Amino acid sequence: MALDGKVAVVTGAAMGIGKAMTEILLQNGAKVALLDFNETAGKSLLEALKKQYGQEKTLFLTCDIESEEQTKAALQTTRETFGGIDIMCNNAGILNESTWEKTVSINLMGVIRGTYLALEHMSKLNGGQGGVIINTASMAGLGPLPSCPVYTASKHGVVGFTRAIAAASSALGYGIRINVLCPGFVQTDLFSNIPARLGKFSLLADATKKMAEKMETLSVSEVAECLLELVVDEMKNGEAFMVLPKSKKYMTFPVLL
Ligand SMILES: NC(=O)C1=CN([C@@H]2O[C@H](COP(=O)(O)OP(=O)(O)OC[C@H]3O[C@@H](n4cnc5c(N)ncnc54)[C@H](O)[C@@H]3O)[C@@H](O)[C@H]2O)C=CC1
Ligand SMILES: CC/C=C\C[C@H](O)C(=O)/C=C/C=C/C=C\C=C\[C@@H](O)C/C=C\CCC(=O)O
Repeated sequence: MALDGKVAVVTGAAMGIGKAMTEILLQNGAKVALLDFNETAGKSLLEALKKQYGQEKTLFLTCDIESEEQTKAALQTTRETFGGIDIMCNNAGILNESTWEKTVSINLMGVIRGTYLALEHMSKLNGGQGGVIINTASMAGLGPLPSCPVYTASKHGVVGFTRAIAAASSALGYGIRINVLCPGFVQTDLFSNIPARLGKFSLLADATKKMAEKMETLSVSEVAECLLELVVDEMKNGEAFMVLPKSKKYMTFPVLL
C-alpha cells in the first residue's frame, strides 16, 4: 500500500509509540487523525505536526477508546474531514495491575471497539475501499509476564482477536488486512511507570527490571518502522509481528485444524 493521500487513524497518538506511529505515517505521505484522551498532549503535538507537515495533514480528536460514543464520533469526523479511512492503528493501552478491569477495558475491549468501528467505514461489504488495521499487543501477548498477569491476558486477547478477525475478513471479503504488533520493552512513559503499576505483584518489579536490562529496550522509532512494514506489505494479513532490539520475527502458531 502506497501511503500518499491515504488516511490513517492512530489511537493513543499523543505520546510514546502512538506518536511515533503518527510521525512515520505522516513522513510517508498519509494524513493522520490523532485520537487520545490526553487533550493537552494531543493538542500540543498537533500544533507541532501542523508546523512540520502542513495544516491539512493532521487532525486531533479527544477520544477515550473506552467510550463507544466518542470513538464512533471520532471515526465519523475523520471520514468527514479527510474523505475516508484506509489505515486504523489501535494502539492506545495501559499497564496497571491495580486497576485490572480498566486494563482489560482499554487494552482489549478498546482494540475490539476500534477494530469493529473501523470495519464499518473500511469494509468493501459496506461500500468501503478496504485497507489495513494494525493492533498493538506486546511480547506479553505471546508469553506470560508474571509481574502483570492481567496485562498479559489483555495482550493475549489482542493477539487472538486479531488473528481471528483477520481470518474472518479474508473469508468474508472485507478487503481489509488485520495484523498485530508485539514489541518487547520500549522506552516510553508506560515502561517507566511499571514499578508503580504492578499492584499485588510489585515484589516482582526487580525481576522485570532485570529482564528488561537483559533484553534491552526498543526506541519508539524502531516500533514505528515495524508498523510501517505491516501497513505497506499487501501480503501481510493475520500476522503477529514480534519486535525486539536485535531481531524481529513473524510468529508461527500451531495449526489446529
Ligand atoms: N512501552 C512498552 O514497553 C510497550 C508498550 N506496548 C503497548 O504499546 C501501546 C502504547 O504504549 P506506550 O506508547 O508505551 O504508552 P504511553 O503511556 O507512553 O502512551 C499511551 C498513550 O495512549 C493514551 N491512552 C491511554 N488510554 C487511553 C484511552 N482509554 N483512550 C485514548 N487514549 C488513551 C495515553 O494518553 C497516551 O498518550 C500500548 O498498547 C502498550 O500496551 C507494547 C509493548 C511494549
Ligand atoms: C512488565 C511489562 C513491561 C512492559 C510493557 C510492555 O508492553 C511489555 O509487555 C513488554 C514485554 C516484554 C516481554 C519480554 C519477554 C517476555 C518473555 C516471555 O513472556 C515470553 C514471551 C514471548 C515468547 C515469544 C516466543 O518466541 O515464543
